[in-house]
Amino acid sequence: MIIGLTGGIASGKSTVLKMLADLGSITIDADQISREATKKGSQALNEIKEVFGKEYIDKNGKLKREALGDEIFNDKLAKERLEQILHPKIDIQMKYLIDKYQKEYPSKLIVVDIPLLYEVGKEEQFNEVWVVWVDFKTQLERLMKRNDLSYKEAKNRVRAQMPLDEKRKKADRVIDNSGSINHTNRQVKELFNKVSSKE
Ligand SMILES: CC(C)(COP(=O)(O)OP(=O)(O)OC[C@H]1O[C@@H](n2cnc3c(N)ncnc32)[C@H](O)[C@@H]1O)[C@@H](O)C(=O)NCCC(=O)NCCS
Ligand SMILES: Nc1ncnc2c1ncn2[C@@H]1O[C@H](COP(=O)(O)OP(=O)(O)OP(=O)(O)O)[C@@H](O)[C@H]1O
Repeated sequence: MIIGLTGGIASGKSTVLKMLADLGSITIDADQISREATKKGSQALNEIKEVFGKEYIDKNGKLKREALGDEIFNDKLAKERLEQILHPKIDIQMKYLIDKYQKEYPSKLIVVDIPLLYEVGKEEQFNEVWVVWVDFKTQLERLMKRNDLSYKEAKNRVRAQMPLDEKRKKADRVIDNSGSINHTNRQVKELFNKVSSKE
């Protein structure tokens, strides 16, 4: 069974993905794939340099992620340009890993963390979609704290995505991560046991 795990920025997807890995699921992380695709010397990094300029590459040849984030979360066209470069590459690697893990671990639950699952219309690729939901205020607070952002910067990032309440309505299952880590852990265990017993 393949689960698509999604949510909003800083809603707790990575936290939940780690819990599911600890329970024995096989996990795939689209942000991680994206980071690998843009590593030093990669084709994607060259394309980013051509489109956005060399000021986004540091003196060691690495992508300046924070600077590029500031650019794309404040400019819709820039965000689309970056996605045109990266999404096809992320897609290929994600499909490759899903296929590989399905063959290697046919009886395991495979969970794919994709932040933009609904924005890019990928729900058909999964047996179920789980949304990690958090209330707007908590989301902003956690994002400001984690990324050291101002209220305005954090709000811009949240607004660059489909509203979490909309994603919650579309979801097959919802994990409420507004409370404590323990509260989330209990929900994740319950869901994991439920879907594992169905297989
Ligand atoms: C802009 C970049 C360089 C910022 O890097 P940074 O290390 O600060 O953030 P990271 O990659 O860990 O992403 C953090 C979160 O930002 C949000 N986010 C990232 N890209 C996007 C996007 N294109 N649109 C909306 N939200 C996004 C997601 O919730 C993601 O989980 C990076 O996010 C990126 O290359 N984005 C484009 C690729 C993409 O669309 N990734 C989304 C997953 S497929
Ligand atoms: N239940 C919780 N209570 C307190 N803090 C939390 C909780 N869940 C997550 N966090 C914290 O909130 C921040 C965002 O969580 P996490 O990184 O898991 O979100 P994410 O959805 O993967 O983010 P992104 O979309 O940016 O990759 C992190 O700093 C994390 O430690």
